[in-house]
Amino acid sequence: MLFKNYTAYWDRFHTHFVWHVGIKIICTSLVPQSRTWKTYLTMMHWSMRRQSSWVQLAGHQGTFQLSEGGEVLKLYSEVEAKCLDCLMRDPLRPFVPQYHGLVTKGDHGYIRLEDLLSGLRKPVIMDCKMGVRTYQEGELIKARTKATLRSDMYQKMVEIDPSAPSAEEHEQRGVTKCRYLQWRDTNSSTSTLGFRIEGVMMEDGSVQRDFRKIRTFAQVTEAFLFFTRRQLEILKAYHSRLLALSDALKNSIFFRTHEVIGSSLLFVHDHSSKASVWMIDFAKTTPVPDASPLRHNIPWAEGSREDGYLIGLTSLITSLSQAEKKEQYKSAKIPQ
Ligand SMILES: O=P(O)(O)O[C@H]1[C@H](O)[C@@H](OP(=O)(O)O)[C@H](OP(=O)(O)O)[C@@H](OP(=O)(O)O)[C@H]1O
Ligand SMILES: Nc1ncnc2c1ncn2[C@@H]1O[C@H](COP(=O)(O)OP(=O)(O)O)[C@@H](O)[C@H]1O
Repeated sequence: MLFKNYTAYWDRFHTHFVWHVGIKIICTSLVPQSRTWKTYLTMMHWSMRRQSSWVQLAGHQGTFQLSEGGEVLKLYSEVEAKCLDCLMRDPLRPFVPQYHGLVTKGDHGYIRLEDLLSGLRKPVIMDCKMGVRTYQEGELIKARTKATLRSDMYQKMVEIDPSAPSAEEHEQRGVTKCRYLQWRDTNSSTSTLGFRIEGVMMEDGSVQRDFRKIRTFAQVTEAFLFFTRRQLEILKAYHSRLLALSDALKNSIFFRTHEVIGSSLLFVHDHSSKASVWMIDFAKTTPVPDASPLRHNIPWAEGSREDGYLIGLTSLITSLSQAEKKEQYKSAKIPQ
């Protein structure tokens, strides 16, 4: 790696070091035998050559194209396009990237979305996947009736925990998608806190995607403190944005009438302390009958279609306010 001068090198080294050691402490303090440090180093992405604002923290590779004029193009999905259409006429509109309709490029159709990173310098981003489950009820039924075995998902599972697949799954060298997604949910904070951190990118472009060991409020609070570099302004801005989102959700017909699965909240800030949170990814968000609106704040039981979105939002708000308090006490030097 070539650095133009020593200061730039030190800057990058310092930022990476503080962030990396922080995450290691969070992960290993609660799980002493954790292999997270090693995995983390492997997954770290030193994107030193990143030219544009575009970064994809989660999701499918090849789904997005960066378009000009502050827009990104996402591969067309009818389900997602329908949701975005509704959302543009809903109280949730200010919390969703603006949707500019469809476009065809070559053989593919795309949805045109506002680029949420446009205009930000060295953005810091966190993707939190919301809800107590990341599979649709239909996937569960499919797994039971017409099980398709996925060897790629079996491989991903074995790489993380060789003892996770059952004897039968080892023999078949495959697991159903639903089984894999359920395993991911129970091995993260999804099932318990109603969300999980999917990825974080710091201002130097380093990306961390392995947050499996983050399961408790205390760990999430620490993650927020690292992600924001303990800047009270930013913690407060995120907190009030989530409270505003919570209000908008209460008034949203879209939210009442949709099962929101696999959708994320994208936290974004930059050095100027501008901070915002956006709802993204509606590819697995589907309508429920008008007569049975969802509550989103109760545990899921099969058939209920409840997604636990508000359980996740409440967890995030609680963790953020704990992080704020910690920082306030620290700056006032009040013993906790
Ligand atoms: O994150 P890892 O553990 O790699 O697993 C991924 C995510 O769960 C994806 O969900 P998301 O897009 O919400 O990130 C899911 O796509 P779906 O959205 O289709 O469920 C992928 O399924 P496949 O695309 O079938 O591989 C699955 O392999
Ligand atoms: N409108 C947007 N502006 C900027 N970045 C985005 C936008 N939408 C998505 N991203 C980035 O792409 C990632 C994946 O997006 P997502 O919609 O979840 O894709 P997928 O449907 O493939 O899972 C997010 O984590 C985020 O980093």
